[in-house]
Amino acid sequence: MSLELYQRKFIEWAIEQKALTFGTYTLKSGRVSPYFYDAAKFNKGSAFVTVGQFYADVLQNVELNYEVVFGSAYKGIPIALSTVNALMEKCNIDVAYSFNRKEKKIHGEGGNIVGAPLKGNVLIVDDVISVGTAIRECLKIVKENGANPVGIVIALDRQEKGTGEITVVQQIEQEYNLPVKTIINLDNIVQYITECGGYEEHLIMIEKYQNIYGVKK
Ligand SMILES: O=P(O)(O)OC[C@H]1O[C@H](OP(=O)(O)OP(=O)(O)O)[C@H](O)[C@@H]1O
Repeated sequence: MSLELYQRKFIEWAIEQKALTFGTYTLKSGRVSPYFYDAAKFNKGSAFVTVGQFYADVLQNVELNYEVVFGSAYKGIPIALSTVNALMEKCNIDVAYSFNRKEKKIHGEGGNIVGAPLKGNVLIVDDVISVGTAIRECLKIVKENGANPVGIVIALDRQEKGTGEITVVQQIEQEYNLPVKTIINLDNIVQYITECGGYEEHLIMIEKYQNIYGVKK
């Protein structure tokens, strides 16, 4: 499948911002990955505004009804803020945002949710799904608060294998009966760097990684 223009633009931009890098990285799961996506690199005004526009573009092409955009602590937080900002700027859609604290606050307003109350239909945003721990935790938080998750948008699907012969993202879609929309996936990155040339060693390492942690094609 060919790369859509917005996917090409996103990959180019993420590489330029050093959010998408190639090398040797140990992930939270303990897996040693030949590439890494770090949304924390979108750490200035222009990048903050731009990242949300990519999420809003994805949302413009799906039919989802939600009143709150929920970001998972920590890196999902600026993504949620940037996404609601872009929805307002680009589409004149005014939705609330909310995010969790990793540690519950027992003084002042208390609790572990900051921003709009988690109720009604909620869209979850995060940067990446690898083995799915963070997104499952997010779904648990949303449900425990009595809200209804209606979909998930992430920037990158690493296409890692779930418990069967499907990816973690596909497994989450099935288990929770929810759409998971992504800006790009690993196949898109491979296609882009193959076309660019100069990434031959990284492509070999990515193929090895996919043979271990990806699904059979
Ligand atoms: O699918 P997973 O294996 O859970 O990996 C992906 C998650 O891991 C990272 O966050 P992390 O949990 O490191 O927290 P942070 O946002 O505070 O950095 C990343 O931002 C995702 O949320």
